Amino acid sequence: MADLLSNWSSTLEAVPPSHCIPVHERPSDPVEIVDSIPVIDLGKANGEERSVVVKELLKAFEEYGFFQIINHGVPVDLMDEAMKVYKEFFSLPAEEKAEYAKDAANDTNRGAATLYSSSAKHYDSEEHRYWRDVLEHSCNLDGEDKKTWPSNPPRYREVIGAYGDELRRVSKVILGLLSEGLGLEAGFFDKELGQRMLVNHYPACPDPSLTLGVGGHCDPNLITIIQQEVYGLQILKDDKWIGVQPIRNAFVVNSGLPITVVSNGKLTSVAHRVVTNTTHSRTSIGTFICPHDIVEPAKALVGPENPPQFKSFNWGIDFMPHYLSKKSVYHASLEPFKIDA
Ligand SMILES: O=C(O)CCC(=O)C(=O)O
Ligand SMILES: [Fe+2]
Repeated sequence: MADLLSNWSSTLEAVPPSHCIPVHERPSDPVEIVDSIPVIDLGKANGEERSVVVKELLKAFEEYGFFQIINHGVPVDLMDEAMKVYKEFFSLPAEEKAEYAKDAANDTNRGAATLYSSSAKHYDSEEHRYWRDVLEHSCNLDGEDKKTWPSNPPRYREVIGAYGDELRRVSKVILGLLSEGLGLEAGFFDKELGQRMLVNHYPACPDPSLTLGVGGHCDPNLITIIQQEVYGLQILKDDKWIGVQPIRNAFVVNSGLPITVVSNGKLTSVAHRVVTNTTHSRTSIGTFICPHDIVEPAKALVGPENPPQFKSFNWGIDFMPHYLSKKSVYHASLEPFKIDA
């Protein structure tokens, strides 16, 4: 069973060797914290300015692969309540959390709630661990999976159920705007998509220069929607790490690797990482929107002038095992699916 960081890190005065990451990966250079990643006002998406929003969103996907959304319609009370629920969850006694802390590497039930400490799942090597605990579970439309979700805090299923419904709606708005921007047929992304909660908890760390909350990576899913309140997220822009300043009540949205395939190379997926700090723990609530089966370049974007750059593949069967074994190397997970020009 994973030895969850949140169970023991508060008593530490130094970072244990198991959590000191290799020197080349350490966040040593000073990083500029910017408020310049694009901010998209989703409130305008249903009015006269929709075409402006479509353009802004496409540009944000093209230039950054990351942006923040405001006026998204998710009630602030619900956002605050979800954040409270997760903070309470991670501060539960170890015995309570142990129920969900399965051996994730051997967990065949991908949908069920799983709690693990960072390297247990996504890294081949146990040489070092990142400074985070993760709670992950599916969040299906039919609600069938709810019975596997945590039942403590007692309002978990009610609050996160409502949160998941809201975030599904927001994801549809974003993907609708994106498909318009790319010139895809109406309803391109409307087929049923997978939705997962992936919640990271990064305890305060005695020496952030030796650790990362999570190392540089691109996401494996279509889009990710993150709720954050404490700074820590950095993105790799033009070969430089820049910090994303949280905006109160906004969500951060980023594109994952399959977007590059669907857009036939037009849109990128941007590498990002999380740094820790000495004074505050950080909890980020991630909603991961995932393809169900086949990922391939959209037919509307392929033609004699634009040959397909990627083969069609099954996301869960072909891509994910490859991604999980190669996670730390950014875009390399797409290599086997590229068609050579
Ligand atoms: O904590 C964050 O802000 C980002 C986490 C992340 O990149 C991930 O879980 O894939
Ligand atoms: Fe990520």
